[in-house]
Amino acid sequence: MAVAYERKAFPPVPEIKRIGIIGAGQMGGGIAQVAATSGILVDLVDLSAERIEATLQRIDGLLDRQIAKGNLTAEEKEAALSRIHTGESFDKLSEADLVVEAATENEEIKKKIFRELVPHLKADALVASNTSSISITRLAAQTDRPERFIGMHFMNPVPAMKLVEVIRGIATEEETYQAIRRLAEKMGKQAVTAEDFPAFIVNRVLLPMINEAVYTLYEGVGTVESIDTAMKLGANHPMGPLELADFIGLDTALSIMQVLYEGLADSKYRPCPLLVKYVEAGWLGRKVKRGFYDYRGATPVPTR
Ligand SMILES: CC(=O)CC(=O)SCCNC(=O)CCNC(=O)[C@H](O)C(C)(C)COP(=O)(O)OP(=O)(O)OC[C@H]1O[C@@H](n2cnc3c(N)ncnc32)[C@H](O)[C@@H]1OP(=O)(O)O
Ligand SMILES: NC(=O)C1=CN([C@@H]2O[C@H](COP(=O)(O)OP(=O)(O)OC[C@H]3O[C@@H](n4cnc5c(N)ncnc54)[C@H](OP(=O)(O)O)[C@@H]3O)[C@@H](O)[C@H]2O)C=CC1
Repeated sequence: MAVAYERKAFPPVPEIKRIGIIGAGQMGGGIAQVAATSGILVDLVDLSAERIEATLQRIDGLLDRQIAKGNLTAEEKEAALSRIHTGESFDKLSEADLVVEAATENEEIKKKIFRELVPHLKADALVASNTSSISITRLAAQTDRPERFIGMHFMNPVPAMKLVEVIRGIATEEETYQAIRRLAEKMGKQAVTAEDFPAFIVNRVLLPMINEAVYTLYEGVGTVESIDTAMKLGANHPMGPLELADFIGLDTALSIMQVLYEGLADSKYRPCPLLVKYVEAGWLGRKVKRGFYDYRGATPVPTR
C-alpha cells in the first residue's frame, strides 16, 4: 500500500545576503573573496586560526593585484575585506542564509561537519556543498533539511573561473535550486546543472584525463615536462595535466578518482598507483610546495 508522506513545512527561502563558509583552504578562500566583492557578507570558519589568517592574507594580495590591473578601487577592496568575518566554530554560522561547505574532500569528514552544523543553522538557512565528486543525496541525508540542501561546485581558482555546477540531490526543492542559481549569477558566475552522479560533469571528464596523464608518466611514455608541454602546445590547455593536478591538490584528485572508481564500479577509473604514492608521501601539490613539481625554489622543478 502506498504511504502518503506529509510535506514538511519550511519557512520561505531567504534572500541570500550572508553566507557561511566551512573550510578556509584554496576553495573556501576563493568563494569568500568572490562573495565579499559581490556585496555578500561572509562568515568563514576553519579548524585552524593560522589557516584563516593565511587565507585572509592571500585574499588581500589577490585584491591588490585587481587594484593594480584597474579592476577594483582601494575603497572597494576595504569594503570587501570588511564583509569577511571569521571564526573557528560553527556558532559563527547562526546568522547565515546559506552555508557552503568547502572542507577536505572526504565523505566521512563532510558527513560529520553536516551533523554538527545542523543545530547552529537558522530555521530557513540553505546548505550547500562544494564537493568535487561526492553524492549530494548522501550528504543531504546527514541534515534535517535535504529539501534545502544542494551541490554548489565552484571551479579553481574561483575568482578566475566562470562556472558553477549546480547539483540537486533527490530531495532538493525547486526554490532552493532557483535561489542558488540567482546567487551564482550575483557572484558573476554561469551556472550549469549536473545530475547527482559521481564527480558530476567537469570532474567526470577532467579527472580521468589527469589520471591518464599520471599513467603516461608511470609507464615512462613521457616525463613531467614533456607530458605537460605536449598537452599545452598540442591541445591548447592553459596548464598541463600534471601542473593542473598539483594546482587542484593531489589528495583531492585521488579522492575524486576513488569516488568515480567505487561509484561507477568500472576499472577504467582505477587511480594510478603513482598518484597514490605521491599522496602517501604527502606530496600533495602546490599547497604543500611539492607534487609533480617542486615549488620550493624560484621556479618549479619537475620531480620526475
Ligand atoms: C577539482 C574540481 O573540483 C574542479 C576544478 O576546479 S578543476 C580545475 C579547473 N581549473 C582549471 O582548469 C584552471 C586551468 N588554468 C587556467 O585556466 C589558467 O592557468 C589560470 C586562469 C589559472 C591562470 O591564467 P593565466 O593567464 O596564466 O594567468 P593570469 O593572466 O595571471 O590570470 C588570469 C586571471 O586569473 C586570476 N588568477 C590567476 N591565478 C589565480 C589564483 N591562484 N587565485 C585567484 N585568482 C587567480 C588572475 O587574477 C586573473 O584575473 P583577472 O582576469 O580578473 O585579471
Ligand atoms: N582544489 C580544487 O581544485 C577544487 C576543490 N573543490 C572541493 O572543495 C573542497 C575544498 O577543497 P580545497 O579548498 O582544495 O582543499 P584544501 O585542502 O585547500 O582546504 C580544505 C580546508 O578545510 C579544512 N577542514 C578540514 N576539516 C574541517 C572541519 N571539520 N571544519 C572546518 N574546516 C575543515 C582544512 O583544514 P586542515 O588543513 O587543518 O585539515 C582546510 O583548511 C573539497 O571538497 C574539494 O573537492 C572544488 C572545486 C575545485
